[in-house]
Amino acid sequence: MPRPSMAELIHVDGMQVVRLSNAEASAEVYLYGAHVTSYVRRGVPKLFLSDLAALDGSAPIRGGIPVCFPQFGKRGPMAVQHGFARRVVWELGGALDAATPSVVLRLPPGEHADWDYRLGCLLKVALEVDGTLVCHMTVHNEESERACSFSTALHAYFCTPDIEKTRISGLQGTTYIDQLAGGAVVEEYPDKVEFLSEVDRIYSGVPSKIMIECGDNLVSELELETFCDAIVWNPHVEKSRGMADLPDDAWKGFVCVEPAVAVQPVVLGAGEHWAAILRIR
Ligand SMILES: O=P(O)(O)OC[C@H]1O[C@@H](O)[C@H](O)[C@@H](O)[C@@H]1O
Repeated sequence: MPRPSMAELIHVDGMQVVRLSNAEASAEVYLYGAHVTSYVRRGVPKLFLSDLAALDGSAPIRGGIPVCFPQFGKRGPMAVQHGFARRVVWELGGALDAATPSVVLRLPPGEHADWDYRLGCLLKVALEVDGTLVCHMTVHNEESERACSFSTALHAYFCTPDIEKTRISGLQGTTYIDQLAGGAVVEEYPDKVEFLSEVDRIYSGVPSKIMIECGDNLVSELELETFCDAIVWNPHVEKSRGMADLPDDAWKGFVCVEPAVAVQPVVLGAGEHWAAILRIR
């Protein structure tokens, strides 16, 4: 008998977590950060979560899919890296939908340093019938007169069996900003991105399909709508040593591929909406 579709709100060590599942897949979403911490399809865990991740709301969660909003990295007016959305508890934006199954989370209004715009943000997380994970992000400029700009990324950490055999395909012919070379702009010419040392790149003009492969196997596939950039990141040996919430050798087991709008910010006029979708399978 196939497992029935389900969406439920549970408490894990005092944190609110939504669990979604259907016959093909399951996912967990913390209300803290609207953060997908787990996605398993056909028995295969797709997202990396650090064994040292803070899961008590004291710091952004290392792994899963952090929501970087209203700023990716330092690309905006805020001093705080990746914006504030991954550091606040989001609200349920309606009843859980067990049939789909899905949950809608809403970024709560609040005061934040270096930010004085009213920008509404919703994240819908759903599982499709074939087990595909869908993250549907919408942003609404709630200002009555002012335009507002933002940058964003769904900072997904993908499990991979061996980073040294991992390749990202689909980016050939695009250009990237090399964050490790003072922002130099480089053309991507090999057909696959490799990880022989730290990689921290913002690719722009990316296609709608990006593949993560390990050896001859397809590990995960991303489908993007509206997101026109993608950050590819792996901290490798040295950077990992300096990260308190990541075991020293954990870098070998994940790669971040982060659908984004980061090179040019999105500018929304008063009252305007923006929407983007990431599908993972
Ligand atoms: O440690 P954080 O704030 O979660 O950021 C992790 C990484 O996130 C990536 O998106 C950035 O490109 C990297 O520069 C950064 O190191």
